[in-house]
Amino acid sequence: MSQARPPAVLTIAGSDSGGAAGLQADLRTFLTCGVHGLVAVTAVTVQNTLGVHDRTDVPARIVAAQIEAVADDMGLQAAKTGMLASAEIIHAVARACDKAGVGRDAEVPFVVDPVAASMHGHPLFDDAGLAALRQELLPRATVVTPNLDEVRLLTGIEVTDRERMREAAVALHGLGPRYVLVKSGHLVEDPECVDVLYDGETFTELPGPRFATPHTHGAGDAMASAFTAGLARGMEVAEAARFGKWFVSNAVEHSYPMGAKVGPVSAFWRLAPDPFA
Ligand SMILES: Nc1ncnc2c1ncn2[C@@H]1O[C@H](COP(=O)(O)OP(=O)(O)OP(=O)(O)O)[C@@H](O)[C@H]1O
Ligand SMILES: Cc1ncc(COP(=O)(O)O)c(N)n1
Repeated sequence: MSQARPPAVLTIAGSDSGGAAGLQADLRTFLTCGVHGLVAVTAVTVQNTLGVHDRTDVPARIVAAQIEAVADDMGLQAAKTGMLASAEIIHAVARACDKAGVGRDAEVPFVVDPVAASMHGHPLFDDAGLAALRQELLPRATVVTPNLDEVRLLTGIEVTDRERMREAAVALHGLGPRYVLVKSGHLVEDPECVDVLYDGETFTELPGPRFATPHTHGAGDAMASAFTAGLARGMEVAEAARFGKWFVSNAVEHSYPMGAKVGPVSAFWRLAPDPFA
């Protein structure tokens, strides 16, 4: 029997009944990246490939208790957030992360994926949630990983090209995270898909092809989870970002149709042998 202990990584996220995004995507990514996944569930969504049809939020004190229970018992090598649902939950997460030593100035790296809406456009928190995210979580983040809609909500900047991505990264860095990773999936006129990492001084481009598939549900979660797994495995931030980009590029390339509309990105490609190859 193996005595080796994999790194433990916590996702603080909502459940997607469709299995494409949310904590389901995070745990699947963690498994294939060789880390043990822990979960603090924030909300249960009634979701399929057509959209988010209903949801219920988990009481904030139960979200915090989940974080404290696993951090105290198992110890964390990294943590990430996904859907946080409300200002009250964000407040509880910020306090619990401080207690657990998770954050930009603490021992455990903290990846904040500022999930504001599902890819179908359904909001996953309200204006109070956005303000709490800006005030309480961005200053605690080792890395924040917005898509272009989240960039607009957080900074007011409408990104139309790579130059504006850099401008947005600088504005986001001013809100307090150590690093900013601006994701390029929504820049659909660009023939490539080049994400940008910024540390306050230097821009690092994360290049990759743009695959012509409509099935990208869960791409953002897969990117942020693989990035977080890389940090937990001891990679430097830029190396972990490149690992995350490599993981999600493959996941999008191997995405598949499922249901009536937008299918999920794949983690199967990382299993050897791929059961569906
Ligand atoms: N068509 C594509 N081909 C290759 N990579 C892509 C494609 N679309 C997105 N990506 C990559 O997937 C990651 C997520 O990008 P995106 O900007 O779409 O974030 P998101 O909106 O949070 O994701 P989603 O809503 O699809 O889960 C990024 O690393 C991006 O480069
Ligand atoms: C529970 C949950 N968390 C996150 C997302 C965002 O993912 P996407 O942008 O792919 O819809 C989602 N749709 N549902």
